[in-house]
Amino acid sequence: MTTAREFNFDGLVGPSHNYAGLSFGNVASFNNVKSVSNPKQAALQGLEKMRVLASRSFAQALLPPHHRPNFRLLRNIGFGGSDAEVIARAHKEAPAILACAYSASPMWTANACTVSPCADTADARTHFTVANLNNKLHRSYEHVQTGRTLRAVFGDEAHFVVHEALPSTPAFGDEGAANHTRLCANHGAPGVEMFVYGRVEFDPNAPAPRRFPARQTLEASQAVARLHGLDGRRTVYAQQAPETIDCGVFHNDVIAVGSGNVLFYHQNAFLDEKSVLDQLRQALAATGTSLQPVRVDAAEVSLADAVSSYLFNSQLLSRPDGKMALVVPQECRENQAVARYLQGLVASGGPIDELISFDLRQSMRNGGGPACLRLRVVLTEAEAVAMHQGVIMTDALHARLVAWVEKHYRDRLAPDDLADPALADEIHATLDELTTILGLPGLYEFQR
Ligand SMILES: N=C(N)NCCC[C@H](NC(=O)CCC(=O)O)C(=O)O
Repeated sequence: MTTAREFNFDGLVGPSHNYAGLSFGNVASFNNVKSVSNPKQAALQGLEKMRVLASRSFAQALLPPHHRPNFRLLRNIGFGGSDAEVIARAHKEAPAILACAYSASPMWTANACTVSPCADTADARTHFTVANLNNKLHRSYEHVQTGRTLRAVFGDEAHFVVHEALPSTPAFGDEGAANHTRLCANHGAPGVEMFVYGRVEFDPNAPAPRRFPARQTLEASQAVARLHGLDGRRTVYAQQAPETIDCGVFHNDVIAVGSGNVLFYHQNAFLDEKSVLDQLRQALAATGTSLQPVRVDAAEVSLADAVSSYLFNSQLLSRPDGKMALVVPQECRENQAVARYLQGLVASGGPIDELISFDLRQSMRNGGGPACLRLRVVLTEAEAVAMHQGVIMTDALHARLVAWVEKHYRDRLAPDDLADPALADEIHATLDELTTILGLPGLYEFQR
């Protein structure tokens, strides 16, 4: 059996991080609309998480931010002239769309793509399908730069395949790894891939949420599994409980997280909990391991507390000693019910015996916790060598990036600041320098 490690690729927060209330169905994004953000602090909080986890010998890398504002979007909808004129007109006539063009949402790399490691795929290469994110305007263009970035980092076609995003239409709503969980005996062994969806386009009788949108469809999940050449015996489709979506659980990673053979989830996560567990058990048995469910009852942690603390938007990291650490946002320590639950969890003698918490408040205020900020990519040793090395987190890279953030990022961004043409110029220069730091020349369209 091949040995493999799980790399976490965190999204480096971009210089235009702001609160524009763009994500209907994401409670935090809506509640913080038009508040003042601090992009510098946001980026430093994210870098600190990367530094600490790398220092603990967890394999850590990053994906760079996207260029903002997204002039392609603004020009596509009729704003013309010089860049400064485009911004001025958009600000006057469609400020909400200018905010979309400025969103730093690519920081949540759990939504960048879905990844199937080589142990699971028919051609024994690692497959990526870029997510179309078509449910929200501000995220619907991300696939263009995400595809380019993934090809720059995982360009070696002997090992990697990067698929284009699925057709950008509601039938194929795809939000990437946030709705995908891989369970296995160990990272290098063949695994079970679970796809969680919120609605079915071509079954009018299938249950669906009423209040908030379901962003992921079954049809999209099936298409990704097909593209990746997954084995049907080790692929599970599970429907998210529609009521949880209506309570603000806009991605499955807000209510469940799995790693190794452990599935940590809330009682209300799935439409049919028993069937999901049965399918996982059966599929995992064929890989020589058994499922370890860690179920959180609503009586212990209510759905509302789970959503506000982001308990399940945590990272489950396997340590060499076989136990797991749970990486949670600081909000979990501040919520009494959740803090009490977590104390019991680590003392229970179960698979999770350590908590690591981070202050990620800037991202959390837009509905992005530790798990949203990272994309998991399981890589064999050969693959880890074949990928671009400049994005791997080291002390030296961390120090360079902190200095770069300190030099370029603003510590305050209010909604009207997006109209300032100097902001666009700043971001241009900032990202140009970043590509030198990361050794990724020509990463952005403006550099070609
Ligand atoms: N759960 C995962 N994996 N990702 C969280 C993504 C948060 C993101 N928020 C935003 O896009 C808010 C942007 C704003 O309102 O300015 C979203 O809703 O898509």
